[in-house]
Amino acid sequence: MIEAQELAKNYGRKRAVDSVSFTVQPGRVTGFLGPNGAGKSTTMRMIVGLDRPSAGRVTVNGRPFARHAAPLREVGALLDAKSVHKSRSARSHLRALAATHSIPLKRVDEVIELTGLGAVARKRVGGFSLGMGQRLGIAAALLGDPQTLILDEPVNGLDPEGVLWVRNLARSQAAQGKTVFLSSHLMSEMSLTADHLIVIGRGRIIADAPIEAILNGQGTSGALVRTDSAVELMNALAADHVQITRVDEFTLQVAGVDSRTIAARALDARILVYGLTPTQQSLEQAYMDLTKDEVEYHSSLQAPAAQGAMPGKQI
Ligand SMILES: Nc1ncnc2c1ncn2[C@@H]1O[C@H](COP(=O)(O)OP(=O)(O)OP(=O)(O)O)[C@@H](O)[C@H]1O
Repeated sequence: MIEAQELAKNYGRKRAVDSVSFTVQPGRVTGFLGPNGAGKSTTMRMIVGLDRPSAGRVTVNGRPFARHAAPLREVGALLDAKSVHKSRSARSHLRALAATHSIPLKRVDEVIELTGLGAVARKRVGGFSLGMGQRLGIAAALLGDPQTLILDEPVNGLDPEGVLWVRNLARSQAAQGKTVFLSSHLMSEMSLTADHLIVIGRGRIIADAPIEAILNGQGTSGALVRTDSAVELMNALAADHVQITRVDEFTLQVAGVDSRTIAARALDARILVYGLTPTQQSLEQAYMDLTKDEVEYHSSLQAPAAQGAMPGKQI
């Protein structure tokens, strides 16, 4: 379990992490999401003692990381896959790490096998592709068979097979009761991997909830409605929390109210409805809505006018 209390980090006058408190529970995959510069890596570095907090504290399994007698056996972390001695082979890098914790060489071979590095284990790390480097970083994180795994952007540079492999690895570790904390920019990937999300923007936590709650908590339920009496139905549904967009003469996109309620209001008002398709916002859209005020770097290229809710579940 990872517990952060009022954790903060300033770089000069820049507040990179602004008094965040959260708990990462064992037995599930927790995704750490946020736009560029939100403070994900800084938070992760503080968890493993690579950055000293300006305020607050963070513990792993009840203690600050550095106070564990054998940290590699407690926490496996992939933070910067490039921080490896370039002239060493993958195998000797892992052997050197293993030696610091009296981890048997058999385990080095196991993690090489597990991460698919067998064919390149004796090659110089300097010649590795980004994806191979990520695999080596994950191999190092797994070496001590730790109770807690912290992986910063683990699918960065991996091919589709590698992405699937990371997803299965994260899920299987969580299923064994371990604490798994992953950061990613890929909402679609998180929706397939994580059970729980912590969303950060400009150093502050803006959501900390199960994925389903993040989707459902944004007023995302709604429906695409077909009727000959669009105006009358708009009047019948009018309420503060209901947003209605007229798609065409006969079609309304209604958000903030579920399809059963829409049908009941139409019935009360004696309005014929001949199409009612429940819609739910995609995780990507929920994430964009959550972070729209918290993005540090905006791109000038805007997507075409957002459709808002999309038919069906889009995660
Ligand atoms: N060593 C440092 N010195 C000064 N500023 C830093 C340092 N490290 C991070 N920052 C700043 O702190 C903020 C948070 O950065 P951080 O790398 O934690 O964000 P992130 O969410 O991991 O971003 P990304 O997804 O782009 O990696 C950013 O504004 C960044 O520029």
